[in-house]
Amino acid sequence: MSASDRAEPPGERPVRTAAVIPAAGRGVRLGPGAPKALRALNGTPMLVHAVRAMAASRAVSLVVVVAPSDGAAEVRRLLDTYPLAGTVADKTEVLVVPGGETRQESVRLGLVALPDDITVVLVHDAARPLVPVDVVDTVAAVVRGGAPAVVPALPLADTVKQVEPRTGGEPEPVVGTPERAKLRAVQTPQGFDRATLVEAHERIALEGEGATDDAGMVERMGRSVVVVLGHEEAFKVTRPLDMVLAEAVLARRRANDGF
Ligand SMILES: Nc1ccn([C@@H]2O[C@H](COP(=O)(O)OP(=O)(O)OP(=O)(O)O)[C@@H](O)[C@H]2O)c(=O)n1
Ligand SMILES: C[C@](O)(CO)[C@H](O)COP(=O)(O)O
Repeated sequence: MSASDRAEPPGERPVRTAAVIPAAGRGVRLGPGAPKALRALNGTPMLVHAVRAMAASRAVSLVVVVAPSDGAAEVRRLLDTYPLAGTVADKTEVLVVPGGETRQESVRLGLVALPDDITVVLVHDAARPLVPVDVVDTVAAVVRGGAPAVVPALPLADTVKQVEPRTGGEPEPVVGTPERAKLRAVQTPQGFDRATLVEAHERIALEGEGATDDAGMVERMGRSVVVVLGHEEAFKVTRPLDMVLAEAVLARRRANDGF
């Protein structure tokens, strides 16, 4: 057990936290090139930034990277090349496993690789490389405090319309305007009691229904999910402009604190 792990009453299982990083996506919306997680931000692959972000948290003692299915060996070599920068990173072990066809399947394969003593799991997109450590710590702490599922999220800046989707640029009829004050834009890492997340993946896979985030599966089981405050810098690199924003955030960090 690492020094960061919570002291438990005698006879109770210690809490040990792992981060699963799904990194097996192609990055189609980013445009042609290497798989998204391997593209460089400020000269360092996006995935390395994401692993460092998880390893920077005292709570995280294991990171499982879910690599493109044909690229696990390359990802292993890459991670061995880049040291885990950060004061507490040397307590963190990093495993690499091959991913699947969908994000959901990649996360499931990451869960399968977890050792038995892991009790808390954070699931974090490689595509959110700049999440501040405070967000990681908060999510982990709220799960460790007893919440089965915790999601970082932000209030919306835009008004949202529900539409009847049309293809080919046709105007889309609006069917409603949800009350913005009650909406949140969801980020990662999402944190879970391990047993809850594993059960959610097993049940949703059996039902054959996809989900765009892990907490959504837990919600469908009728379990409690809570939101904590996310961070602007935990945005997802999805389209080309997001790369520009990520480089700008890194430049500002360098200027501010020599990161
Ligand atoms: N089969 C997949 C698909 C996605 N992901 C991961 O899930 C995260 C969120 O997915 P997204 O940002 O949508 O990435 P891509 O699927 O790569 O993007 P796109 O849809 O543009 O191809 C990313 O870290 C991505 O690598 C994954 O591990 N396995
Ligand atoms: C998990 C997620 O990042 C939460 O916002 C998001 O749902 C992933 O969606 P994507 O379409 O796979 O990028």
